[in-house]
Amino acid sequence: MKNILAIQSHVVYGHAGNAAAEFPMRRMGANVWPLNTVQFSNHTQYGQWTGTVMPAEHLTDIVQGIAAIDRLKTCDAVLSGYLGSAEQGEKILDIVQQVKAANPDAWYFCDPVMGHPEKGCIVAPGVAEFHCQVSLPASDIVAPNLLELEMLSGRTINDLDEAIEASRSLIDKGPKVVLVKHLSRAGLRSDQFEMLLVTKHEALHIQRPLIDFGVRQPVGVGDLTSGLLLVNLLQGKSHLQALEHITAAVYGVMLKTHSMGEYELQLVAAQDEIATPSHHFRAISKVTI
Ligand SMILES: Nc1ncnc2c1ncn2[C@@H]1O[C@H](COP(=O)(O)OP(=O)(O)O)[C@@H](O)[C@H]1O
Ligand SMILES: Cc1ncc(COP(=O)(O)O)c(C=O)c1O
Ligand SMILES: [Mg+2]
Repeated sequence: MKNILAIQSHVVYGHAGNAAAEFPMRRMGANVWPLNTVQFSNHTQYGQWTGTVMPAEHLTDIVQGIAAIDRLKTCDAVLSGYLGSAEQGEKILDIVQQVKAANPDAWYFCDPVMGHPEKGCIVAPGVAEFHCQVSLPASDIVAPNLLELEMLSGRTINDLDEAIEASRSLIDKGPKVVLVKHLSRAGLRSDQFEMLLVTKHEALHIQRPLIDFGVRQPVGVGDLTSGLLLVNLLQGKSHLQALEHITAAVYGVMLKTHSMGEYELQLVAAQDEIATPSHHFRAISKVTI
């Protein structure tokens, strides 16, 4: 059984951050240690919320407690996502070092969640800079969306080739695997949801149909996708198998959410789709060097 220290947001109502990833990762058979960077009433794309950003020291304090009972050595991966402040980022990097000292085989999976003004995703000042300068070189796996890939690489990306090149420029700085979560305008087709999984020597492309949610697209999809990729890879799946599984699983969740007429992801209702998806999509190798 793999153990994942998952450091990201928690929302009490609905699904984003740990509230989007924790149950699906457990449903896949992983142990999750949720450590919340914020506790908000709901995700920020409602435009209003209540709650608290945890003091950065809170993260260190909790991990100290786990170290004190000598369990840190059993941690197989640190996953980080939505941060409440840039100061939290610095503490997470200390935690990653501490976990790797206790278990040299542990991975750091960074979902570099940045603000997205158009979508209404609000993230604290300094977080985007933190990811560009600090978390990227420290990560083993990074899972940006298109905007985040542009920020991390300092490039404008218009098509698949440019997305692969930008991903490789990240790989030159540290991570071994880059998952581009939604190619959107840089993809091949406007009616498809497309992802890329890039390593130094491979580039896998996959697509699934976009579902029409109108203007209110569900939030937490990226957090769900990242969590599922991490579990697949920890469980020893190949990059191709992992990419195909997460594509089908997330599609199943989106279809269920749409058919129930809901805005929040219907993770409990769609749990069997997460474990054993009923659709299948094939990943295609784009470049092999
Ligand atoms: N099959 C689908 N049909 C319609 N929208 C989708 C589908 N899958 C994902 N989405 C939407 O695509 C977006 C994915 O966002 P993206 O920017 O790639 O990552 P993140 O969720 O990390 O911000 C979300 O708004 C999500 O609701
Ligand atoms: C509190 C919180 N956590 C996480 C996210 C990230 O969600 P996504 O998976 O859509 O990137 C958001 C997006 O608005 C958010 O408000
Ligand atoms: Mg995201």
